[in-house]
Amino acid sequence: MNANNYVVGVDFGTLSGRAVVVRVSDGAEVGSAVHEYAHGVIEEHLPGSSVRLGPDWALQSPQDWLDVLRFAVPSAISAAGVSPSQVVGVGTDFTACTVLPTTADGTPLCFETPSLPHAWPKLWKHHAAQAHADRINALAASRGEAWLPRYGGKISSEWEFAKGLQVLEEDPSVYERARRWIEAADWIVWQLTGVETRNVCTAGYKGIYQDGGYPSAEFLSALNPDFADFVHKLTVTEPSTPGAPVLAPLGGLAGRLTARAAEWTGLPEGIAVAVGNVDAHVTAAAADAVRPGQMVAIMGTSTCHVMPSDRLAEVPGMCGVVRDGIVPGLWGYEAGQSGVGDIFAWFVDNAVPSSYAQEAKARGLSIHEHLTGLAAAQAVGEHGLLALDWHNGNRSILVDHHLSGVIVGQTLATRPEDVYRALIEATAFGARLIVETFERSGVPVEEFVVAGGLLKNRFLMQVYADVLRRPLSVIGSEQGPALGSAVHAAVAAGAYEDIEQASAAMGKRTVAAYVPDDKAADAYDLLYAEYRRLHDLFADGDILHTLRRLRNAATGPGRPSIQGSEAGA
Ligand SMILES: Nc1ncnc2c1ncn2[C@@H]1O[C@H](COP(=O)(O)OP(=O)(O)O)[C@@H](O)[C@H]1O
Ligand SMILES: O=C(CO)[C@@H](O)[C@@H](O)COP(=O)(O)O
Repeated sequence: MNANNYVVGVDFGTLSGRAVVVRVSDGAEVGSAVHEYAHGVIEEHLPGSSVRLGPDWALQSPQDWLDVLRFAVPSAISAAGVSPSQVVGVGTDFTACTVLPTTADGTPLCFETPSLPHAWPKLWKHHAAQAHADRINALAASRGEAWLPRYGGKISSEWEFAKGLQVLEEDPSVYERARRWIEAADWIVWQLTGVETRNVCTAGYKGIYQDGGYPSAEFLSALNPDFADFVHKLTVTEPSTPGAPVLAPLGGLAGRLTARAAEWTGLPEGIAVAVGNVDAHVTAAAADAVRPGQMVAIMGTSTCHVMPSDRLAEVPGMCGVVRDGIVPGLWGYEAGQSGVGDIFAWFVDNAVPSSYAQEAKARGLSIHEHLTGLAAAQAVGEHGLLALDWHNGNRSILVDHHLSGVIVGQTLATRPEDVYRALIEATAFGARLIVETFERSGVPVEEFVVAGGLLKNRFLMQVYADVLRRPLSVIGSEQGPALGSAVHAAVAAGAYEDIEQASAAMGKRTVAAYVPDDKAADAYDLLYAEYRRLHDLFADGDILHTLRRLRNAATGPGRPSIQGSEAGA
């Protein structure tokens, strides 16, 4: 193994893109850079336009993604102090399902018609297609579609089919012009190589690709006759077998860096480009956790739980089980919580008095660090609160993105740090319910490995160890997805035989970095029992869906407006 060879991993997260330069021989990260998306998450109105977006919309700009290639990659190479000629491959990963309509040559439709909301990429957290997902689930259940149990009995509004059906029914002109409906994970590889691919991971977890195919045209037509051709927008086919979808395997060589992409990135034209991947699933390789029973929780804006397994089982409320979905040769399970870091961000941005921010600044702490310090000083249960971590819907195990958050137990004495701690605990309880659901379904969770931006919160990590009553292993990188993409790049470049070998050489984790404290764990068991009762009380959505309907009616076109003196009456 040439110790002077490097690979570059590029992780496209929700708020920014991160590039890491990694030594092929041992996975040492020698340089990195971050590029914040200029448009961030587009939720209110289209960029440079007064066109307002509806509730639960979340879009992103393809130009922001291209800017990551143009700025973060060269900066990472510069920070690494290595010559670009030493770089033998590049790998990428993306949030998913982040999906966009394009022309046949991959041009995003929003570049052509920027004033049409449906022409823009729909970010993974776009939850405005829940009604479409409900229809897909109801029809699939009534017809006994074989693929439905592979997704725990429900497909998500976050995924390709619900979002595609929403475009068809809300803007048929965009649907008609879209020759491709493509995950950003595959679109960015297309930009780097000029080769259009569909990776097995997003196809399986987000595109309902199971047992060699997509849902039938007959099923799609029953949803909407004009939806029958949708699969053609998803599919890359071999010329020899027209119509048969061809998926690209993880760790495979998608193509080679084009001259245009070489100019963007400063990397050598012709180097290997790995098949695209999802930010969560690629992280398993970075943690050297690609064996059956190793659950990796990528904890950031959201949390994704990914786990290889040698057994196929129906696990209620999972995000999916896909053959070869994490590593070739094994089943790959995914579960998730669609709001974790985002919930903490919402709270500090909207519900904390400025005095806390001033105190944090005076102490040289972030507001998260300051609130965490105050919260950590409490005994378990001292705040008297309990929360449901559904502020961005529930991904597992209820798969309902029209659920919303719940906090009970507040009194006139409740302080911001009390609520902040209750929110942290609620996300831990949600994770425990996911782990218990796997184990009850016969899929053992042998090791719980943590990655992602929330690693920096040591108190939060200890809460998870106590609530889960199991040790937490911790990935040895602050850029897990980017390192994972670099591992895949090394395989694509031919430096390793397969992902397992590359992961063993380049991935890293500390086993049992956190161990449960029995006294705290006992106290959390009592709170968790109440969490399960609160969970089951609100799970059917009866109250929370009603609140959403009332909210949407109040903010809709015919909303009553109270002006002037009446407003304060
Ligand atoms: N000290 C902290 N404790 C808890 N949450 C934090 C802390 N610092 C940042 N966050 C949250 O972490 C999330 C960002 O996670 P990160 O993994 O960096 O991004 P991404 O999810 O885009 O990959 C944000 O939602 C932010 O609110
Ligand atoms: O859903 C998945 C993966 O399946 C994630 O890409 C999505 O939740 C976004 O993750 P982040 O929290 O932005 O890292």
